[in-house]
Amino acid sequence: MANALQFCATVQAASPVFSKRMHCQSSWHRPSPTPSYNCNYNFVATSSVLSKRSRRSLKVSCEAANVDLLETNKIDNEAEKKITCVMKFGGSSVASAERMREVAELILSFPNERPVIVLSAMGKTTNKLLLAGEKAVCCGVTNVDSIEELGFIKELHKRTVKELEVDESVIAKHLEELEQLLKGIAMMKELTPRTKDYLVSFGECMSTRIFAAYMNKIGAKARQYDAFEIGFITTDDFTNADILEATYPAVAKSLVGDWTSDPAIPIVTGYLGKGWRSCAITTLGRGGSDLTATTIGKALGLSEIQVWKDVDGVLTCDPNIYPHAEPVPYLTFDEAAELAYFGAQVLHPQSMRPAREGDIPVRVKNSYNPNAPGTLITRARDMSKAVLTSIVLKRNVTMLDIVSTRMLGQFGFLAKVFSTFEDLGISVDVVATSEELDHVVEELEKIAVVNLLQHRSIISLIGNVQRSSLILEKAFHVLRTLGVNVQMISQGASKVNISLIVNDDEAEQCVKSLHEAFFETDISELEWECVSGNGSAST
Ligand SMILES: Nc1ncnc2c1ncn2[C@@H]1O[C@H](COP(=O)(O)OP(=O)(O)O)[C@@H](O)[C@H]1O
Ligand SMILES: N[C@@H](CC(=O)OP(=O)(O)O)C(=O)O
Repeated sequence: MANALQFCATVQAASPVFSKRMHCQSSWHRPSPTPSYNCNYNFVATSSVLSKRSRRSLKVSCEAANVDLLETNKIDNEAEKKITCVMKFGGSSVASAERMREVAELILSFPNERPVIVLSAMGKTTNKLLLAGEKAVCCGVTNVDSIEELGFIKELHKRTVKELEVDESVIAKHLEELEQLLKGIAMMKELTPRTKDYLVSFGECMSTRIFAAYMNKIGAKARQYDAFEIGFITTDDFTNADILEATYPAVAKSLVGDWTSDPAIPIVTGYLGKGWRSCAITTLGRGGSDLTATTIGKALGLSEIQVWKDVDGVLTCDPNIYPHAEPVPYLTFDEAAELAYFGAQVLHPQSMRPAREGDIPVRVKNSYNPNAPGTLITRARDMSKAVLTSIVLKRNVTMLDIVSTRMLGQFGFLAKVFSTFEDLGISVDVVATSEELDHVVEELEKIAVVNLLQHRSIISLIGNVQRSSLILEKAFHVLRTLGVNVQMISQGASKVNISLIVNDDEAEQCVKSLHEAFFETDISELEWECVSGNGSAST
């Protein structure tokens, strides 16, 4: 349908006017006149009906009737306007009724955006649900209702519903089912990954229902969606499922189809999907709502993906390790992906993939401080001045030192090493449990001398590896000053990351000192030190 044009007809005192205000989008329409005086009357016609000719004749009639005709503004047909962006709000952004109110206000403060909203579970609900599940395994059916975490979750959600003044019925069924599920777990004395995913899904299912009800209550038409019902199709890897390609067209069809027939702000559960074989609820790994948002961004071909956090964007390091961390204004998808993969909690490790594939900018913003510029993540950025972007620490990593006993040739040796990891389902660079590692060592000892070095940390230096000599020179100078011995160094294939392995107990101090050296020192000073031999080269 064509856009509607609004005309404001101000009727002079002597003329009878129409007191009623009406919107008619299909035809030029006048309501039956209700005589009164000195009133304004607004009426609307579609531009297709109101052609140039009819506009001219309307003008003439208005003049004859002593009526001022003013074209005031356009009222676009909502269904015709496309969804513009996706906004994801994490657990901390929707942790309470007050936070939900602020988020609603924030969404509505962008009148030109028509967003899809993705929400995580409220606050720490996911952790509490998992703890409740673990307690249910051994507490006995009759004790389920006294599990502390269940009480907490019930209280939090009921209080939120009450404070937002929405109907408790929006979550009543879910709270009842949650208790039933915990009783089932208690009965079976078992919590499988599949059940875990079903269990944690209650968090997002409830937060989105409450928020959608609240939006509707304040007059912003919204519609709640469970991701597993609208085409989020995943592998059946419970607790860490992967999004399958079929998701994109299915999600687009669902969301755009509903929007076109009856526009309402979609409020979608983050983190959840449906296993393609099992048809059971799956989750995308902790922090997976970021991935839900970028998947929607790509599926709908949106112009921007926004992820709203509780920090001023991606920071130069984890603020919990070093409070002087500063926001990074620009990042490339590669940098952000590497940062997330190496453990920066701020983004889900897989979340950059759909954004990069769809070439959709991702903006990381602070829902507590919306005016802060945040971080803009795009395909490319000006790297001419970039040295280091961010420092990421991954603790409690095990290092395997493998020396060939030369029973196999070099190729055969490496093939055997990697097939051992594959057979045991262990990804290199990811923390593995010691039990898994026992098997690895057992297998590898058939062909090598193996040393298992535990309690290590990976410090990843994300930045411009075109300047790796400068980065390394400075980093080694800092570490040497601290008396820290680097046990391994590797440069990521993506060329944005240099990783150093140090002992766990030295790692935090290393991050602080590296941060001071790279981010609290002028870049020209860094270069000068290297050129003049004032840095590690001279020490
Ligand atoms: N480099 C980093 N930049 C920003 N935040 C980081 C970084 N490393 C770790 N964090 C932590 O990540 C948190 C934000 O991620 P997360 O808890 O997943 O947010 P949300 O639940 O809002 O999605 C921050 O509060 C911060 O403590
Ligand atoms: N609620 C899930 C998914 C998620 O993305 O959460 P958050 O956005 O709060 O990190 C979790 O805690 O893992």
